[in-house]
Amino acid sequence: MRTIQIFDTTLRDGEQSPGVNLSIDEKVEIALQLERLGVNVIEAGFSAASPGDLNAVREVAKVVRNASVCSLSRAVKGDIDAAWESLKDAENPTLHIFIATSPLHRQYKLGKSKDELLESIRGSLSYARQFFSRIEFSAEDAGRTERDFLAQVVDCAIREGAKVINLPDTVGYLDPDEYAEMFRYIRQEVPRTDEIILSAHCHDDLGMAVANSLAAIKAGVTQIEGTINGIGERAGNAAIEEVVMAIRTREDFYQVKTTFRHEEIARTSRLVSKLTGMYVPGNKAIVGENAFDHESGIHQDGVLKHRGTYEIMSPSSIGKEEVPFTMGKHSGRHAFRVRLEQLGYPQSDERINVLFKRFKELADRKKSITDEDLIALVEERVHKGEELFQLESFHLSYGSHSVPTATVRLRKQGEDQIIEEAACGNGSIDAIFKTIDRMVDVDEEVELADFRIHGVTQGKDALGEVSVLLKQDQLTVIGRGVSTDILDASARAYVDAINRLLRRKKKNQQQLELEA
Ligand SMILES: CC(=O)SCCNC(=O)CCNC(=O)[C@H](O)C(C)(C)COP(=O)(O)OP(=O)(O)OC[C@H]1O[C@@H](n2cnc3c(N)ncnc32)[C@H](O)[C@@H]1OP(=O)(O)O
Ligand SMILES: CC(C)C(=O)C(=O)O
Ligand SMILES: [Mg+2]
Repeated sequence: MRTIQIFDTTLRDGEQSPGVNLSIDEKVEIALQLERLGVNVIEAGFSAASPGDLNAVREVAKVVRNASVCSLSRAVKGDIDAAWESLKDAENPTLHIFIATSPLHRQYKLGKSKDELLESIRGSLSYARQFFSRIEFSAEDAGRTERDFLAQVVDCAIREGAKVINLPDTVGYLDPDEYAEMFRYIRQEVPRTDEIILSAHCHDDLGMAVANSLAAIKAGVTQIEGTINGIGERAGNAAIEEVVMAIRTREDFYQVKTTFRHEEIARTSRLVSKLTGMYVPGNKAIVGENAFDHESGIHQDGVLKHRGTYEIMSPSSIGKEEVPFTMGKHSGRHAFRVRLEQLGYPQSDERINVLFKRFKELADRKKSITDEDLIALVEERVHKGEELFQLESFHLSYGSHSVPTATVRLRKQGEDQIIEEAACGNGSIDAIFKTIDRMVDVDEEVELADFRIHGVTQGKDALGEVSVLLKQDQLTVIGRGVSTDILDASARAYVDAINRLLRRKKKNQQQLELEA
């Protein structure tokens, strides 16, 4: 099986992402993690770009032992000198010389004819050979270069001693079939391509960087270039973790391997994201927060029965901890029951049905349901006994110059009809409570002795819990209500307290009758 070399350019092409600027220490930290990840080449920077970049390449080369450290360089002496300055003490350095070969770049950017360009390649490579034994040559914008001229360029670079030939799709323009075809053509037309490493370097302008890299592997390349999290110029480079996991997961299809330590992927991704400030979207393949999560009930049920139903890789294969499913409005009973069990709240079938209904109501109002939400949901019910009244709905009307008025609908236990009442109050909550007082039969006036609100969970759509303390004669009861809406939580808490009060009164009455 062919082994594919991984050339990581997070610290060079990745750093070319607009707004990203890594300090020397940050580059060293990332380079050490890339070494742990098992990449074969670390392109640490472009030494001629600035004294800081030159120093960064030098510092990376000092500490990295198990990968070749590389600097980019234009096909000019000054850049090669700067690269040598930064890499002369490195154990196994790589010089990466590039020059653009496509008609557009030749004419407008470089102002060079084909012959002048070939002369630049010859001149720069022969100069660089005095210093470096390992040289990679890249034909920038190879993808838009005339195929026959590209063959001439590659032939020239091989003759001049390049050990690696890289043919980038610099502007992410090619389709996978075209890119693969380009490599097949070069392998067929240029002598000695089997003696060098043929490399692919793809950009994601049309979202095809990874597909193009994989197509290049099918066409016989032995090195893939890319960045962690796919960061880089414009839409970025091929995401190395995606290429490597595709090869691993579909080894049957690609028939190649790498020396990558997959279980370091998650940690590397987090480090690069943190130090570059480039946020990884939740749905990003392999390293996105949702990449191994399932929210919908049918998927959760499938995964609980057999992971393979909806997972083609395991989180542990990239060094990611297994996290419980996200619970939300698409979740189903199976996952709900299992999550409650995991949280230490096993429930009977009957109870699951009651709780699940309430869970769906809550999920309709809240993006995702946290474990604290679930516990709050269960505990609210766990502490409850018989419910004489259930809150169906309420409506409020208020404004800066009007008296708040509440309309409340309650369902009374054992009765089909819903009762409805309205009342005014000093504020919205007072209006709701006064309306409920009118609807329930508590004989005498009830005193609201305490009212508290506190957040149960976090975030903008957090659950809030309201607790109310009611007093009547010698009786004191506490009612609780949990909701994403404080008025709703207040109404629920008040109804809960009233139910408790009525239960206590009933119990006391039964006790008196027994004693009599
Ligand atoms: C596809 C890629 O990712 S290529 C790498 C891109 N990365 C970078 O450019 C980051 C680092 N770059 C830099 O810091 C600066 O551009 C430097 C230091 C390299 C050069 O800066 P300056 O001397 O001010 O030149 P500037 O960047 O404005 O223009 C580039 C010059 O290099 C020439 N050039 C571009 N590529 C090459 C090449 N591969 N070989 C030789 N000359 C080249 C251009 O034609 C232009 O030359 P001109 O001044 O004669 O017109
Ligand atoms: C310098 C080269 C390899 C490059 O980054 C590109 O062509 O995209
Ligand atoms: Mg590039």
